[in-house]
Amino acid sequence: MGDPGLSNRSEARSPRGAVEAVAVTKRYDRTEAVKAVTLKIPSGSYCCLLGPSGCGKTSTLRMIAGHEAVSEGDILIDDQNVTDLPPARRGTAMMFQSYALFPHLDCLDNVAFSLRMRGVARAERRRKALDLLGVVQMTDYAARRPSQLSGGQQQRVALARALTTNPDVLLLDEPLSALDPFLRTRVRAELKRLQADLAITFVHVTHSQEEAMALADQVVVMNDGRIEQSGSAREVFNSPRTPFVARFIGGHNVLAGRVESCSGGRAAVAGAGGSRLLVPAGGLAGGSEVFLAVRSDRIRLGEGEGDSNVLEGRVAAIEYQGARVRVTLACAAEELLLDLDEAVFFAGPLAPGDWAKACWPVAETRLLQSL
Ligand SMILES: Nc1ncnc2c1ncn2[C@@H]1O[C@H](COP(=O)(O)OP(=O)(O)OP(=O)(O)O)[C@@H](O)[C@H]1O
Repeated sequence: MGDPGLSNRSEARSPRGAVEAVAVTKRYDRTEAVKAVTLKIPSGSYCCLLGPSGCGKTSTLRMIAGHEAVSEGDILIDDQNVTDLPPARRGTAMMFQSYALFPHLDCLDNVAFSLRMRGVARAERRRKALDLLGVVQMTDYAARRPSQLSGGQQQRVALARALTTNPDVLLLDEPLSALDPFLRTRVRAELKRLQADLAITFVHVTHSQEEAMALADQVVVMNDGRIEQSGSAREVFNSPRTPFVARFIGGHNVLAGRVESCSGGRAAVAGAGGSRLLVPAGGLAGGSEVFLAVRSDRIRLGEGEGDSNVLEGRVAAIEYQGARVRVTLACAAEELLLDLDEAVFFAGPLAPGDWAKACWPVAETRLLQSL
């Protein structure tokens, strides 16, 4: 892909677009939408703000952009405090969910529009707009209007337009939500490639854990205005810190229980239905309430050998998912999800109503923190 070639900002600075939020709070009247969030996003990285509706993702993004005032705290970009700067002076650009393209302008003029607003001469802005359409591989569509484009193509034009200011940080609010699932996967790969090619920071808001895991160098999981966990996709998936993160990221069972005893670096935990599970953990007080997590793809059918946890239950549901089969086992006090390799499942298939035992290594059991 080409270079946007726009040099209204200093090009000597490298790397570009490190974002930092320091104890940032956002209040709307009585709603505290963002609660003292502190976050560092390295320059040139792809960051996804992930969380359920209303958790404060968009408010955080808009405060970074300068479209929303910060109630408390500071926003820094490349170590410069931009908290009180207007959006146009932060080196950021924002791409909206609806793309907000002008229906009466063709692609070229849509991209050139903000250059016109900034007084760039006609020939120059057409050249730059064409450059940017090249970056998103839309040169052939320059003369078409938005209504003559597919959703994915409109999205690319909106991207080109967001890049006209040569931003250090591109802020994307649910950029894929208007696309059908097939196109979403394709366009998401294009976004990732574009980010790597431009070597600027992308901050992308999504409520899809799949999208965040596919794209992000850094996944920031938000819940109720706070960051519950921030790390690489693999870290967050393999080592969820809290029950919320384990449930939201998917692919985990979260089991509640009470510590019976704790010695030799492991604790015995009693579940409400009489189950007894072991977890590698030290220093837990007897009687304390804890949450455990186990990945659904680490559970097998059967008694287990050696150092295993075992739960028994009745098969409540079976879902064929292609490479895997998801079995829901209704145990005494909890439901357990098992993601079984499809060949393994069909070697001895179960039916709803069957009794089955499920087991997993003690070492695969994680102690979660309660916030
Ligand atoms: N302009 C506003 N005035 C009052 N309350 C607001 C305003 N904008 C957002 N809120 C509230 O702040 C909280 C966080 O909203 P925000 O849009 O940041 O969440 P979100 O995680 O992006 O949600 P979604 O995924 O639904 O967009 C919500 O409770 C919301 O109702």
